[in-house]
Amino acid sequence: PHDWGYGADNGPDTWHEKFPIANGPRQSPIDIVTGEARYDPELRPLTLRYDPSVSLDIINNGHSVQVTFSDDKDASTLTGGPITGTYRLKQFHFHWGSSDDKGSEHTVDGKLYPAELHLVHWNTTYPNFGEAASKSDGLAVVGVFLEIGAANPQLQKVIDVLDAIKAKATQTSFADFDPTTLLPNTLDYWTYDGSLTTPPLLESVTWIVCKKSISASPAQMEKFRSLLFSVEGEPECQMVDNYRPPQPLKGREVRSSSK
Ligand SMILES: COc1ccc2c(ccc[n+]2C(=O)c2ccc(S(N)(=O)=O)cc2)c1
Ligand SMILES: [Zn+2]
Repeated sequence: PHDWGYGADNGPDTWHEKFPIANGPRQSPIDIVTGEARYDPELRPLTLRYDPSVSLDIINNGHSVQVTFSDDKDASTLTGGPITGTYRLKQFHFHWGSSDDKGSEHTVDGKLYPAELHLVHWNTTYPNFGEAASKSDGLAVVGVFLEIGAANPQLQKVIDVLDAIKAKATQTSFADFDPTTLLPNTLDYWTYDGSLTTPPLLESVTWIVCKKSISASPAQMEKFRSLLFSVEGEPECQMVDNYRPPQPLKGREVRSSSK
C-alpha cells in the first residue's frame, strides 16, 4: 500500500489522511520555548538503569535505524522524572537531516539540531508495548539532541554496523550495547504530554527532552545519511530528513526540571 514516509507525496503533511489524530490536541514534536517552560520543583531526577545484556539487534526499518531490546523483564528501565512507576526500554532510534542545519524533531527556541535520539519506553502497568502504546500514560520517550562537534566514540559503535543495514528491512545482531553511553552527562530536561512523531501518531507519550546534547562529528553524520529508505534492488533513496516538523502546542504546558 501507499505507505507513509517523508517524501513529497507521503510525508508529514499527508499523514492526517490515514491518521486523523495528526491534527489532535497533543501531537509531537513541538518547539520548546525555553522562556515559557515552567520550572517544577516537584519533578524528580531521571533514573535510567540500562542493562547492555538485553540489547538484541539493529534494524533499518525503512524510516530510521533502530536498536531493539528484549523487554520481557525489568532489565532496562526508566523511573523518576515526570513519570510514576516503571517504564521499560523497548528501542532507540534516530532522526536526522540531509545537512547539519536540520534533522531534529523537537526544536529549542526555533533552533533545529542535526539529529535527535529517541529512547522509547513503555509503562509496565500494561502487559506489553502494543497495549501501552494506546494509553495516555503508556509511553515515555527520552529525546537527546546531537550537535556537530568531536567524534562520539559511543555513537561510533552504532555507526560501525550501518554498512550492514544500508537498505530497508535489513538487520544485524547488536549485543551488549549500553545506551547509557549515549546520554549527556547531566540529565536536566523539559517534559510535556505528546504523541508518537510517526504514524500511528498515538497520543500516549510523556516526552522527556534533555537540555544537554551529545556530539557527533560531520563524518559520523554522513554515515547516517548513507542509509537508504529503499529496499535492495530498488532505485536508491537516501534516508535523510526523516523528521516531523513541530506541531501546534494547543495550550499544553512545558515543564522544566531545572531553573
Ligand atoms: C500500535 O501500533 C504501532 C505502535 C507503535 C509504532 C507502530 C509503527 C511504527 C512505530 N511505532 C512506534 O512504536 C514508535 C513510533 C514513533 C516513535 S517516536 N519517534 O519516538 O515518537 C516511537 C515509537 C505501530
Ligand atoms: Zn523518534
